[in-house]
Amino acid sequence: MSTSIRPGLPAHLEARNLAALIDISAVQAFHREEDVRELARIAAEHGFIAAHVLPHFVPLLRSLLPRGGATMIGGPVGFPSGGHTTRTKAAEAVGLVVDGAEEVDMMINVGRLKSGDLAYVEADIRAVVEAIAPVPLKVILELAHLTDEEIRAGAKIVAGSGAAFVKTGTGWTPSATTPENIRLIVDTVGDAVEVKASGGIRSLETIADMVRLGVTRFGINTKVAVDLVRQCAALPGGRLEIAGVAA
Ligand SMILES: O=C[C@H](O)COP(=O)(O)O
Repeated sequence: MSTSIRPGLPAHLEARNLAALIDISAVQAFHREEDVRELARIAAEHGFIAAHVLPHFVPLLRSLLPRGGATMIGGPVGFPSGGHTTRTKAAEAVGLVVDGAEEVDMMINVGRLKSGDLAYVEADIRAVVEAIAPVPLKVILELAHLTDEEIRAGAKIVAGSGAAFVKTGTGWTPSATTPENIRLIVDTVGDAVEVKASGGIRSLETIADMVRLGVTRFGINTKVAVDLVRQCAALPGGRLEIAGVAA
């Protein structure tokens, strides 16, 4: 890692601060109603910034987590392939907002990005941005499918699209997002959009490295997120050191 330390970094994160950076999720095909109820209970207990479920469970989650509480609710669009038509993605996004979602995470069209059809990719994203404005949109690149050049191209499009975040993964691929991936994305987007790291994030060390690099939001499944918050609370002084260590 470089020796640079970003300005404005927190000196450290305590458990509640860490939870305030994490979208916890139950977004796998096998997640059941009881998993959504557990997600809502855990979100309220630990103060996670957001809780995400698949679209059909958003109404249930909305009924469990009142609007205006510490935890926002969110759902995915065009998930997990990104290959849905733009018309379908825009309609799905509007439906999520109508059902109570306060954030939407859409999948980029991976096939069009890999085909070099960047105009399509941008129009696809802009249509969803406009369909749900002012609700913030995150755009998932799904790094496991992309070369470094495609990651740069996708991140650049997201940065200019009106989306609020570029997001790294769905959690549906075996590979994990790494600090090296984050450095590539941050070097591409600068401060134009926020960065949400998600997909296979499993340690406090990785989280600390990514915060140092500029990540302001994480997506982590419920079980792992709770475990990481508890690990943070068990550290000396209940603190995960951030700014004192170079990225
Ligand atoms: O945001 C995407 C998923 O929540 C990441 O899930 P995961 O922690 O199981 O990889």
